[in-house]
Amino acid sequence: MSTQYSDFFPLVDGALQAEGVPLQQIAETVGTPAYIYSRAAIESAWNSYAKPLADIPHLVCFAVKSNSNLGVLNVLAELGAGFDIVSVGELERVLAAGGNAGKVVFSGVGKQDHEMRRALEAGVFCFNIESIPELDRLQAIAADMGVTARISLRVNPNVDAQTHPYISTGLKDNKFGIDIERAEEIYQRADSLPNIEVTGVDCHIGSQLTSLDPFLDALDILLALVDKLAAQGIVLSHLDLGGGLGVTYKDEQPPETDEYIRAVHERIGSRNLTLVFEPGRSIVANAGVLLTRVELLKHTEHKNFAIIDGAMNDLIRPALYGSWHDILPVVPRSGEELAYDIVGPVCETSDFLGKGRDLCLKDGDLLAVMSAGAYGMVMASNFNTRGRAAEVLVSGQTADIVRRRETIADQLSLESLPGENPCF
Ligand SMILES: Cc1ncc(COP(=O)(O)O)c(C=O)c1O
Ligand SMILES: N[C@@H](CCCC[NH3+])C(=O)O
Repeated sequence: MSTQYSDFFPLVDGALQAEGVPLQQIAETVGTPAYIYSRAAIESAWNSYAKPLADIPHLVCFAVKSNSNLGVLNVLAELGAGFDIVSVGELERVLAAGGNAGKVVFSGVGKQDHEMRRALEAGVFCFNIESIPELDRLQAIAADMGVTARISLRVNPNVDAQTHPYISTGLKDNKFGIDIERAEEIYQRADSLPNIEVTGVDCHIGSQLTSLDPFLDALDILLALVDKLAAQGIVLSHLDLGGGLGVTYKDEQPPETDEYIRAVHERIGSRNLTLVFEPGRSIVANAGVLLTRVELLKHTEHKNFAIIDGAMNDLIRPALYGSWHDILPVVPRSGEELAYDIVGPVCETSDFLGKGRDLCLKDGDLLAVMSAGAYGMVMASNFNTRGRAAEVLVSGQTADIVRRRETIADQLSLESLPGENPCF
């Protein structure tokens, strides 16, 4: 058995399964492309946080942006998860999935008035504030509603996360967070506002980190700030290190979650701080695959193409970041392998999910694009008027459609001809 297969996506009797369900069977009933998630994989990744944190005051808030499917959120809500949101839409998803608003942190640089109102109404755990205008806006809204808003400041510690530049967020030049040099002054301002309760400090330096050092460098900077503020009478009760822990897509060796948590806990020492984390990718990336079918094989003088029914509109990571995803045949064939570019039908040269993959293929074969559970479906679009894929959650021997395939009628239903719907 290849090492690319996992406990959650095993090869059984020569065919790839999600837990106990053959992917072929799902393709026959639901069609392709489809995202398939494993409940057990989500639970296992969740436990990798929950177990080492069991005896430490903590809150783990799953980053909804990484996978916002209601079925997935429901699995996490049932495990007692908190949630990290960046929009009111994500908040409504969390509530619809059975999540607890009291365990929600509201992140993001551009929260709108109506979003702040709704979050206050729902009673979120705290707002991660990223600028002075945002702080003032929240004060005004909370005052208008006659409530108090709990906040932490998302500071930008100016630490290099050593990851892809597009997903690095903790450097001075990034739009995120409050400059560490200005943090004290802004805490004092926040502390003086009547409808603001300062409760924590927060940072998120980037995503897909494969080393502990940047996390610990950022933590040291946050802890120095926590101590300084305490000396001034501003005593924080939680410290939120954001998300960012990387996963293995190909050959990366990110730290184990418990190693990360142990290192963080050690540095916190005797400080009385609830530890908050906002993991996304490390909970769901390896809990999902994109199931797709080879439409046809095209051989040119220079290249072999496998043209599939999935495309960059379904999974944009390879086109956007040059990301690697393993691509496995659902029923591996024996025979001569050729190096294939795995491409979709979209009219863009960047429409590929993998390049130069050694595979033995025939028209109609099913392929599983692995590690697609995070930043997959959430970043899907209707480019080329392609309907977005179905999503299926597998739990042991059962499979539930947790999002039906989008139809052309779904897409057209939002639009109208000139004259049919005048603005005024
Ligand atoms: C504020 C914030 N928290 C959490 C996350 C989740 O990060 P990851 O999926 O890398 O764990 C992100 C995305 O990078 C983020 O921007
Ligand atoms: N979309 C990115 C991660 C972005 C993280 C957002 N805070 C990815 O697919 O890797």
